[in-house]
Amino acid sequence: MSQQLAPYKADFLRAAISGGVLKFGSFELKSKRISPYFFNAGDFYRADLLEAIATAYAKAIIEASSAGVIDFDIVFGPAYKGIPLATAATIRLGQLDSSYLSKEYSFDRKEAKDHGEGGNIVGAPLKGKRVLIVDDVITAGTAKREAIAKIEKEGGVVAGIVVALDRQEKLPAADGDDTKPGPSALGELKKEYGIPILAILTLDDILAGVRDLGVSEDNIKKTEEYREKFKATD
Ligand SMILES: O=P(O)(O)OC[C@H]1O[C@H](OP(=O)(O)OP(=O)(O)O)[C@H](O)[C@@H]1O
Ligand SMILES: O=C(O)c1cc(=O)[nH]c(=O)[nH]1
Repeated sequence: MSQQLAPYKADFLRAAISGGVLKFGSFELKSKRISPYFFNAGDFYRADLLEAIATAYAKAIIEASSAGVIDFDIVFGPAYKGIPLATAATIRLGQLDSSYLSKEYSFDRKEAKDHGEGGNIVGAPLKGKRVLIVDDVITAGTAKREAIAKIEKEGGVVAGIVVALDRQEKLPAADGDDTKPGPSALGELKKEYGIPILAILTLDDILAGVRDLGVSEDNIKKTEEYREKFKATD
């Protein structure tokens, strides 16, 4: 296990590997890139695994709040995989520190509901509130831009983003030529919106730690080659 990782991050990486959340093979991403590894947060479906990821988010959020990096009222989980993550993280925040018991949660629907309460936000109303987005992975930042637009449309103020994994990839090139160097999706979002973005783990953390956790040399090599091809310049 990598020596530099904070204990809660190392625990989280161990849970992701033992729970089969971090997979190796061939996966098409939202960005259309073909990746030899995939972090499927939908696989944190057992109580102990859900607790592990909720704990990691809550500790990252408490650490950043204590350092004055983030300040928020509502934890927001983008549909779909962000929903259980944000909900579980909100519960865990209150369990770990009672000063977080007044924090609220909210999430969006991918399609607006046209009956009952209607609309496309479920949970705490966002108007005038500082909203912290909790999501699984950042690759190209597309889903985060969509979530920011929805929150702002509801009158919320985005206070920051926390993801479980930063894949440290460059933005897809506008002309489709992915061979050119480019800035990171995370860095560009930070600059564009002036918000803090935290990641519990990065691809570098994973590659530094997985050898000790039984991942094969072949899978490590393919993932290192992918990192080389798509890594951001910053
Ligand atoms: O860096 P990004 O461009 O945001 O891409 C990564 C996102 O894409 C996927 O979500 P998706 O929109 O497919 O929704 P899901 O939660 O329903 O899987 C994934 O869960 C990440 O959140
Ligand atoms: O970029 C994506 O679509 C993506 C990557 C990943 O590792 N996990 C995931 O759920 N989505």
